[in-house]
Formats: sequence, C-alpha cells, structure tokens
Amino acid sequence: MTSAPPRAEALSLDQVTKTYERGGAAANRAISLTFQPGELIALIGHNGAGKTTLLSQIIGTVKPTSGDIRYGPSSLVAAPDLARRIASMMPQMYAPLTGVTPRQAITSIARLRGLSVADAKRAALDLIDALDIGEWKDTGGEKLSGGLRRLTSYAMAVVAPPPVLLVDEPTNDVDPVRRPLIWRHLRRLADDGHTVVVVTHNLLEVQRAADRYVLLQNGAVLVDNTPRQLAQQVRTAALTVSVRPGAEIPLTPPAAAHAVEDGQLTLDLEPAQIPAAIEWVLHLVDTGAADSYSLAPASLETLYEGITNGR
Ligand SMILES: Nc1ncnc2c1ncn2[C@@H]1O[C@H](COP(=O)(O)OP(=O)(O)OP(=O)(O)O)[C@@H](O)[C@H]1O
Repeated sequence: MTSAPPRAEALSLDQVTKTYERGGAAANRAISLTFQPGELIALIGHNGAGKTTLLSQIIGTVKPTSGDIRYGPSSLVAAPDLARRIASMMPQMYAPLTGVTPRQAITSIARLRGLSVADAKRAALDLIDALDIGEWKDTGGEKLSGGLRRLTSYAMAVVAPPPVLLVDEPTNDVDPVRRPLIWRHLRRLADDGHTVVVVTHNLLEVQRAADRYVLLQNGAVLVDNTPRQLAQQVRTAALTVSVRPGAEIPLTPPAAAHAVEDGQLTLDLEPAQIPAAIEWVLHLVDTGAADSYSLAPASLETLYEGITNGR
C-alpha cells in the first residue's frame, strides 16, 4: 500500500447536524466551518458540548443526521473510505496497548499508513524522541501509566500523518514537561501544511499554541475567533487575600467586584487598578487584617465561564 499521499484541501462543514437515535437533543446543530491546510484549530467547550461528535463525523465513524462534510470537492459523508485516507483521529479513550510496546504500536500504524519497514521504524523513533518517551519505548503497554498511554496514542495518531489530524484531548494525564512537547509537535504538523483540530479544555494552551479556536455550546458554534481575542479578555488579574477571622477591613478595596469564601477575599482587577490594590493589600498585612495574598492573571476557567454563561 504505497499510493501517493492525498493532497491538502480545505475541510468544510456545511450545516452539520447530529441527533443520536436515543440521545434526544441534537449533539451538533447546523455547524458550518471551514478548516484550511496549515491551521491549528482548538475545539473547546464544556463536557457534552459536542466536540467528539464533530470529530467522529469528520472521520466517518458517526454519520451526520443532516448536512455535509467536504474535503475539497469531495463529500466525506458520501465516501467514508476517503475520510479514513485523508484523516486520522486520536480518540479520547486510550488505544488498546495490551501485549505491545509503544515502539511496536507506533511502527505498526506507520506501516499501515504505507511506510516501508525502515521508514516506519525511523518515524516511530523520531516521535518517541519528540515526545521524550524513549525510556518506555520497549515497555509492555499494560505496564504504562495513563500519561504514557496517552502519549503513545498521540504518536499512533500522528505518525506518517495524513492531511487532516483530529486529536481529542491529547494532553490529558500528561505531565507538565511533556504537554508543551505535544503542542510543539502539533504546531510543526500545522506548519508542514496539515489541518490540525485539537479538542482541549486548557485555554492557556489554546492561547499559546493555536491559530484559531472554536467554542461549542450545546452542539452549536458559539465563538470562532483567534486566541488573541481570548488574550484581550484575560488581561485582568485576580488578587486573593487571606483575611484573619473576624478582622476589620480598614480601607475600601480598590475594585468593586469581590467575594469572600472561607476567609478568602478575591478582587478581579483591571490592569490600572493593580498598583492601588497592592498598596491596599500591603496595608491589610501591616495592620494584621490579612495573613497573606497572591496576585495572579485571572483564571482562564473564569473567562471560560464568562464566555459561556453570558449567552
Ligand atoms: N453514542 C451516543 N449515543 C447517544 N448520545 C450520545 C452519544 N455520544 C454522545 N452523545 C451525547 O451527545 C452530546 C455530545 O457529546 P460529545 O461526546 O460529542 O461531547 P463532548 O463535547 O466531546 O464532551 P466531553 O468534553 O465530555 O468529551 C452529549 O449530550 C452526549 O451525551
């Protein structure tokens, strides 16, 4: 099986709707999006928003109830075999690795995608290096940790990569050192001209690495924008203060929004309010009203709530 690799084309979704037979409400509602070769797109949304359903329809394991998915001029809904050739998907569940090592599993997939024995072995080792999992390359799959299984599943999805890569929560369970390795690798795939769609819940990673993000809510597209737009909304900071039980707060805080929870006072600050807030909190510490404080960028989860709850 050494046919020429399929050429890169735009992937367009036109009014894609999916209602599962026993599911009741639609899991995807009239989704229209176009993904271009070279784009790294983050697909985000709460649990049950319809992200996996969307990827499954692109790869052809779930058939849309209505609408079409095209790769260039060809309908993937009409030709699911084409979908399997042009796309690969890293599922949310671990790949079954019982009885095989990461190196064997990755090499076998590379062979199935048409590489020669030598090229498949090389491609597998290159990925093992890129993900820094060489220490476990010959360890039986059943002995691997969750994070290592996830990394191996990722490598299986992207070895000898077809034009479209659909990756469902690749950094879940993965340690903080290797998470950026995955994102760096995804970036390289996009820069090489692949269309890369990544489901993630980590907005910081989206901000750092993606070209574009699509936020799904209740199966529909709520936002389709650049991470720059996300960044504009997280310039605010959060000042968290541990207030002594029963202490009087001597001065009015410089920001209106605050909440007390278990002795913790939280102020959401605009950048211009930060100097006054620091002066205020130092006064609280000096007078013994507060034990400690921390200033940090506002949580992206808060932003996430803000985007989705306001609509
Ligand atoms: N095979 C199925 N049969 C019936 N309903 C399903 C099926 N798969 C998903 N659903 C429902 O479709 C909706 C969307 O699910 P989906 O898994 O696509 O969401 P998701 O955004 O990927 O969620 P998560 O972040 O939890 O993985 C949910 O209400 C889910 O319960």
